[in-house]
Amino acid sequence: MEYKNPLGVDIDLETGVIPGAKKLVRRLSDLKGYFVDEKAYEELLKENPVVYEVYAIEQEEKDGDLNFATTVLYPGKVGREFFFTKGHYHSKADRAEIYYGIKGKGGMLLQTPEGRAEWIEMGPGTVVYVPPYWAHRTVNTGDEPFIFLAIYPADAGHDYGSIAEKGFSKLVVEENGEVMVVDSPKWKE
Ligand SMILES: O=P(O)(O)OC[C@H]1O[C@](O)(CO)[C@@H](O)[C@@H]1O
Ligand SMILES: [Fe+2]
Repeated sequence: MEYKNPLGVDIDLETGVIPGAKKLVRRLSDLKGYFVDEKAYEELLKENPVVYEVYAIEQEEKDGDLNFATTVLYPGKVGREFFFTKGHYHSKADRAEIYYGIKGKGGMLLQTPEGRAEWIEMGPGTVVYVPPYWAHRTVNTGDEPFIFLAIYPADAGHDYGSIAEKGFSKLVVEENGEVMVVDSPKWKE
């Protein structure tokens, strides 16, 4: 039997950086078609800000193993919509996931394939259980980076297709200074 080596790392709780992790950067240009207000998107694209960064420690895609990653989701809006992660189902759709809030303010939008959506607010210390089959997207509703940890099966994979096409049935927007979860005009069954 070949055993893998255990690993301990300290997440920098101020910046979200995991030493030795693989870093992924997603700019606004990587999120084309994701925001409802296309005019506001094109306008902000001139600056093309970083929307989020991911620091991931990933294993081979094998049944039984675990990956973990922090995400640093920056504050901002496209029109009324707060900055968010792309969001995805798992390629192995029955794989669950755990999120843990580290810093800042935000939440998670979850959705079944039929379009039943749930919104869960998150702050430092919030644990969110993502059940099998639910798509999940995090949203920064604050004015500082929203940082969280995700722990997920190594063989879960990412299925971005249907969210890239139709989005979620709900949008998280600012209305009169309040965070509101409203129906998405883009959603079709
Ligand atoms: O993969 P997305 O939807 O861009 O969101 C990024 C976050 O979600 C994860 O894919 C885990 O669900 C992590 O890699 C990261 O924390
Ligand atoms: Fe996931």
